[in-house]
Amino acid sequence: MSQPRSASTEPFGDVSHAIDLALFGALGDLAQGKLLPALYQLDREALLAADTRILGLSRHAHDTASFRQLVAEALDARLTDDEQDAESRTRFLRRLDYSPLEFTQAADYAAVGDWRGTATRPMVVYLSVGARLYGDICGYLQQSGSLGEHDRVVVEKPVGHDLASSNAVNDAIGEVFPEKQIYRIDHYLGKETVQNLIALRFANPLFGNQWNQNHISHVEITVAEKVGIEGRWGYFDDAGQLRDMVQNHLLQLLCLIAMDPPSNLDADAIRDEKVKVLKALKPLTPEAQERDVVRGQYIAGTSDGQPVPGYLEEDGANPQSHTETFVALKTEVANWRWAGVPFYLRTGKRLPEKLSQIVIHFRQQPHYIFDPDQRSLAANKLVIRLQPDEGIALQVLTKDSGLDKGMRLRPGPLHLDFNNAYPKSRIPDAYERLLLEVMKGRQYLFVRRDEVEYAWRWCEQLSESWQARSTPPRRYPAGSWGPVASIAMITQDGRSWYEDY
Ligand SMILES: NC(=O)C1=CN([C@@H]2O[C@H](COP(=O)(O)OP(=O)(O)OC[C@H]3O[C@@H](n4cnc5c(N)ncnc54)[C@H](OP(=O)(O)O)[C@@H]3O)[C@@H](O)[C@H]2O)C=CC1
Ligand SMILES: O=C1O[C@H](COP(=O)(O)O)[C@@H](O)[C@H](O)[C@H]1O
Repeated sequence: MSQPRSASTEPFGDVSHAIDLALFGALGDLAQGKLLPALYQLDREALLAADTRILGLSRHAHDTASFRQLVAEALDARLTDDEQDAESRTRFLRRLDYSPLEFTQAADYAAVGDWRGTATRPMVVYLSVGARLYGDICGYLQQSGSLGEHDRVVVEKPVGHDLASSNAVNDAIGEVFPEKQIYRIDHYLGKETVQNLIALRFANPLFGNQWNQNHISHVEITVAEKVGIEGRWGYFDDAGQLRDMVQNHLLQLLCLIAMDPPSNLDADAIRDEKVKVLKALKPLTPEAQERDVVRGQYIAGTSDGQPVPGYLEEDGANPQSHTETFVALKTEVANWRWAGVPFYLRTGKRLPEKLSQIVIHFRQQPHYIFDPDQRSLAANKLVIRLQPDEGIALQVLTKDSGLDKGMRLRPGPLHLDFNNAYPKSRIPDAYERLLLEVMKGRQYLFVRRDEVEYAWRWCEQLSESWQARSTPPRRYPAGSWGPVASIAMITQDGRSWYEDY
């Protein structure tokens, strides 16, 4: 590391200490749609120190006034009336500055140093740009002498396109920042119910004691998206649903469900356990891929009753593309706790609704004494709803009421709906929590380098064989639950996707 800024050696304090936040890619989709609104919310909740400043950086010719105007419009478009607060809005917009900067031009980086001036406060560098730029930005920031020894960098997913490129990107960031100062975002880890998985599993003996292959028959993880690719053809066609969603979000959810109890809540204690899960994922042999993996691509269909184009007809599309917009697969965590328990994962774009949910299917009792016709009902399910309508429901069996019903069983939920149970508390967006955790310096909701690498290693078994075989993905109409083969994949095991949406 070259000499850090002598004027910027103050460590981070708590959230009452002012920081500088340099936002690379400040005019992009993520920054305008999520990051700046999240920062506004933190300001409104009095979680930004009075002197904290934010510098927007991008190659476009704006100045601070026009940038503030753009952000004001982005806030208007995204916040509900209840969330708009004139005083907070004015205060937040005043924190913003803008500097045009071409990220690949070393000379431009003087602008960051000029902005920082003689400030001694630490800086968060947020890279809301494609991963191919991470190395350049970190390197040029360092060369320009704009970094202090405590500064932190936040990087977006996906880190790289495969294991080799991810290693190259991580090496380049690692040349400048030590691992303890690198915050790799997986925004699913910031979602309220995802964090509740940790509380649910490790604070409730009822579940903690049952959480293994003796009591659980199988697990489903569904992350369904109603949207298509939203004008992101260039990015998405190169990535596909495997790299965009499975390599990160779905595998992170799987890790949180499958990991052993960490010895404490420290970042490394949790991340050590997640890595063990990733290492224990069963290899996807060619036979397993044939039987247990389905990839699909949407064709024209409907969404909310309106016609929508197929993937190959989206703006900018290459009509020959074999990129998948849907993946369903079965895997297993080959260890003592989970041997023989299938984990069924599915995710896709242009499905009928936006829904992220995990269903834990418990085993039936060893001896059954009720109506033989109802035998298939007799197992508990724990449904963990991540979005929308965050909540947890435990499906239990009770006696059907009525004089003439005998001992008929009736399934029903013991339901915790977060919005109804805690009506006064707004559920914060994932990015609000993650940005706050960066400022507090807590890394447990961020992904360590080895997690990224093991996840790539496992996913590459699929991406490499798809590329080698060049067979097209299965088609599914927009507005359906994916290719019929994804239903057959689970029914071949005598099971079905949980459908009580
Ligand atoms: N958008 C989303 O919902 C999500 C995005 N991500 C990740 O977040 C990151 C940002 O994504 P997103 O906001 O969609 O991307 P965008 O392309 O919308 O935003 C990137 C911004 O950076 C600018 N930029 C790109 N290259 C340069 C350069 N060389 N010099 C100066 N400015 C440059 C772009 O300008 P220009 O427009 O001229 O190219 C654009 O304004 C990516 O890593 C993505 O994978 C992760 C999860 C969700
Ligand atoms: O990371 C990504 O996530 C979004 C889905 O996020 P959600 O919070 O709306 O569930 C996905 O649309 C996007 O393609 C992907 O890059």
